[in-house]
Amino acid sequence: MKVLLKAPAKINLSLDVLHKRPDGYHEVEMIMTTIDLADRIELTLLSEDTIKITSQNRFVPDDQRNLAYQAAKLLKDKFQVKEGVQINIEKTIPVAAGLAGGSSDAAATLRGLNKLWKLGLTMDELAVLGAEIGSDVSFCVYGGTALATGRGEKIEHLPAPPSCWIVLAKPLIGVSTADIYRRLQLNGVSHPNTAGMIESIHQQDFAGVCKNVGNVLEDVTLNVYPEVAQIKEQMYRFGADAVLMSGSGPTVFALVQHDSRMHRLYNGLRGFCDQVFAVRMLGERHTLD
Ligand SMILES: C[C@@](CO)(OP(=O)(O)O)[C@H](O)COP(=O)(O)OP(=O)(O)OC[C@H]1O[C@@H](n2ccc(N)nc2=O)[C@H](O)[C@@H]1O
Ligand SMILES: Nc1ncnc2c1ncn2[C@@H]1O[C@H](COP(=O)(O)OP(=O)(O)O)[C@@H](O)[C@H]1O
Repeated sequence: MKVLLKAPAKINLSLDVLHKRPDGYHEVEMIMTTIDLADRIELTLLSEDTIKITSQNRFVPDDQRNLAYQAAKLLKDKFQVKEGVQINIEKTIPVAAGLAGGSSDAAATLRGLNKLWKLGLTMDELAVLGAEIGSDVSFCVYGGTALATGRGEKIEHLPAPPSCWIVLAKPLIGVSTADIYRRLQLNGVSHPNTAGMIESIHQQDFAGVCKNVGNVLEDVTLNVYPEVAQIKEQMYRFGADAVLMSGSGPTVFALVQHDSRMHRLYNGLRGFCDQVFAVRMLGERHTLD
């Protein structure tokens, strides 16, 4: 028996950090949305009691370091599942890119194993379990668009943002989220207007969304990796309506409404950037897998 799932990447339309918590995590306010750039997960039921990971991508760990492995192990231990699973991850989302690829693979694995192992859990229960794997996993269980608070695991659903193209560019570096959070100094940072972003989404106001994009981690990553700032400049030069780094980076995304400008951006960036994609936002929560 097999289950096939789509594990989409996310971008952070805004990312604010309020303070560092006693447990070492940071209290955040993030507007997240899933985009049509996705890994494919194939789950195959095994009669023996093992979890096997395979992937065509050499940067994806094939052992307990893999977040999809951790998702399977969590369900196995919590619900004393005796069957096993082979998890094949066909990777499209760049690794360590600020796009939550590993978290989305873990979330898809939770959704898929819920069916394969007939656990009967609700999406909300899966999202709570996801938080044990990583801060972004709860959001990825649902997908769509949401305000994420706490350390990222408290989810309030939002409508789809106004439609536009997302052009993503990732330089040839990987960024450690823990390292970027460690370097963050909150004194004097300029905070994004989260309420303004939520209002713009409700009003379907594209100009308002563009005006309110902001990420307090951006300057931290830009200081360590100046190539990220160069990509931002190029995106503005090629006519982006708004430009922002996603998560802890290094991927930068541009919002652009007109097809012709999307083509100009995409072609212009391909000249000097490792990975470039032009995709739509998915907007809606996962309904079917
Ligand atoms: C920055 C964001 C924005 O969406 O995404 P990415 O850049 O990773 O995609 C997330 O907050 C990342 O979420 P995720 O990658 O799941 O983080 P976790 O595995 O839970 O944590 C990795 C490390 O980041 C730091 N961390 C993470 C979340 C948080 N709210 N405060 C933190 O300080 C901690 O040092 C933690 O040990
Ligand atoms: N399924 C997975 N896909 C990609 N990376 C994974 C996966 N599981 C664990 N990892 C590890 O997680 C780290 C962060 O990867 P990823 O989730 O792609 O980035 P980000 O946290 O920036 O969104 C990588 O260094 C990688 O080794």
